[in-house]
This record gives sequence, C-alpha cells and structure tokens, in this order.
Amino acid sequence: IKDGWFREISDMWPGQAMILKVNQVLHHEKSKYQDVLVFESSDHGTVLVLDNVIQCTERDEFSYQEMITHLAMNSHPNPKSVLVIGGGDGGVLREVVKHESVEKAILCDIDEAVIRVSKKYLPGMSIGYQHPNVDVHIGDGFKFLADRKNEFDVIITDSSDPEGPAETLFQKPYFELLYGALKEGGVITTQAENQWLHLPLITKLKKDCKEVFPVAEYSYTTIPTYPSGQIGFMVCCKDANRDVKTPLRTWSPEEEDKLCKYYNKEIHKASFILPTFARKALK
Ligand SMILES: NCCCCCc1nc2ccccc2[nH]1
Repeated sequence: IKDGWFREISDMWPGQAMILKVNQVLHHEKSKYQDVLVFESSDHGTVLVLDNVIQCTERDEFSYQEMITHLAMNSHPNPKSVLVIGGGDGGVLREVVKHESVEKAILCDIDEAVIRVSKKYLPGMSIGYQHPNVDVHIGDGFKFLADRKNEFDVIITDSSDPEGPAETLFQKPYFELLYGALKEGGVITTQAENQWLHLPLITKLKKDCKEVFPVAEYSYTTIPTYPSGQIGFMVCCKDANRDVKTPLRTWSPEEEDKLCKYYNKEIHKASFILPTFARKALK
C-alpha cells in the first residue's frame, strides 16, 4: 500500500492493475501459506487480499458467490450433500444454505487464517459458518478428496488463482478426485479465471474436464474488482444427459429477488453465451 492506495500488481495480469483507495488497514499477517491482508476501502467496503491478490470485496462479492454456487446447485435435481473446497471467507456457504434440500455442507480450506480473519472482519460472508448443517475442515482439499468416494451431490471449488496454494486445484488429477467424490448425477463448479487474461489456461481446463466429465461448460460473471472485471467457472456433471446451461430447478421470481442480488434463471443461461474469440477457443 502506497500513498493510501492498494495496487493489485501480478504477473498473472501483466501490464495492468486494479487500484483501490485504502481508508484503513484492519489486519495483516503471514499465515502458514500466504500473506493475508484485510483493509477498509473508501468505496468497496472491506477487502480481503491474499498474496497481493484481491479475493473479495464487500461491494461485489455477491456476483461471484451466487454464480459459483447456484450454477451448480440449480443444475442438480435435489442437492443434499455439498462440499466447498476453498472459500474460506464463508460466502459460498452462505449461498449453499439458501437451498432447503441441503442436509450437510462441509467446507475444506487449507488456511485457518483465512477463516479466522473472515469471521472477524467479513461478517456478511462468514455468516455462512453459523448454519447448523455446516461443518468446517482445515486442510488440503486435494488430500480431503482422496479418501471420499461417492459422497457429494455438489462440490464447489472456490479457489484463489493457480499461482499459490491453489495450484493443484487447476490440474487434471484434481478433477479425477472430484469425479470420484461425487455421487451419480453429481455437479461441480470451479473458479476458472478470465477469458481476456487466461484463455490458454481455460482451454486446457476445459480439455481436462471433458476427459473426466461427460459434460463440461465454461460460464462467466461480471465482477468489477477482479482483473478485467469478470471471472469464469467450469460447470461439470457426471450425468451425460444433464444440460447444465439451463437451470433444472428455479425459485419463483419473488423468491429469486429475495434470495439473490445477481443470480437469476436468465443470467444462468446467459452466462454460458460466449464472445466468438472465446467460443472458438473452447470448442
Ligand atoms: N484473481 C481472482 C481471484 C478469485 C478468488 C476467488 C476467491 N475468493 C476467496 C476468498 C477466500 C477464500 C478463497 C477465495 N477464492
């Protein structure tokens, strides 16, 4: 932080940087895995930064949390058992428990510092931890999945970027573990980066996912404070006949308006419509 501004400089998005005005630094520590920073911004609420990369801001986190969650949950007929890998801020859990069908939701994040700091400084997201059906596991998601077979209806991988602790969550062996941990008809979503910045990575991700899952599609949302203002998801299903691009289940319009600020059944469908340059690369 220099002269009261935070600059998100990274070689993952060379030559560009989001810059946010800082009112006050609330917390800064070196955890076992990464540098953890929380600051009060002038116009985007509280901001969580890991290794100098913006993970979420209070102002626009709902876009990412709602889409990564409901794209998966509404592509499953009756999700009862849900696993979140990463997502230590608790925002995805907050979204998962909006579905009454959920009997058990487990969150596994490698870094206890992220959970501890989110509970203290991000109450609007960490509220997800308060639900009675939620369990928390501190550990490597890769290892957690290795001995779970045929256990989950939905698995959401809310990871940071490939540079850092989440590196293995972008590789084919991880998708094979996800496949094995899912029940039949299971659905996954993963954080799948930005079509303007990482198209080669996304092309490889989709290729790997298609070698493991019969259905694998890329979807994206707009989110102002992530690099180039958007981020995508891989949405995959074990059931070859499932059309993940159309919600299987929908809330009523009134319910949808009450439960979500970004996700709706039209956005679910629209999020898979890609510009030509991306559609060609991901064919
Ligand atoms: N450069 C885009 C980064 C996307 C990060 C998504 C995200 N935000 C998080 C907050 C806490 C823990 C894991 C998280 N994963």
